[in-house]
Amino acid sequence: MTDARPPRQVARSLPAKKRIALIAHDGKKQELMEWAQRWQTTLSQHQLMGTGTTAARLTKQLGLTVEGLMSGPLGGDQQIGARIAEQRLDVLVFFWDPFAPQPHDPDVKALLRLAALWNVPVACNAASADFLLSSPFLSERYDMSIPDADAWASART
Ligand SMILES: O=C(CO)COP(=O)(O)O
Repeated sequence: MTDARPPRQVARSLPAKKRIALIAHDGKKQELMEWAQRWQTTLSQHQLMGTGTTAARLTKQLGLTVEGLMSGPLGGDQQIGARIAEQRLDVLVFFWDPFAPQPHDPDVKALLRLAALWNVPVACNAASADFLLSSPFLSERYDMSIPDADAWASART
């Protein structure tokens, strides 16, 4: 079995105004709404996006401006994953439901894999999301390391 990994890391800076994705499975949507209401003022200072239904509910119930992508089962998780791979997302808040299998579980796994790979801060429940949103790094530039995609490609060509 091969265990190929990117040979090097490069620097990436997250901007002070973060691009934050908000996602919740149906069984966790109410919990996300309550959490987002508590953090509404903080969230409104950043750029928000979400999967279709989650984004629409955040906008309707809380009045937050949230870019709505496709609904999760229709490809929304993959769209958020693409934003991560393109370095166009800085923080992921994803209340995934540990009790409900999803028709698009492979997409969910793929999204979480990309977040781990690209060193994106992830919160999977209210407590971890509290820690993320209360971090001083949320409102300032944050320097971190990500895999060097060019080194990866040239090592394989
Ligand atoms: O299924 C989801 C994430 O996997 C969420 O999708 P919705 O926000 O469209 O319900």
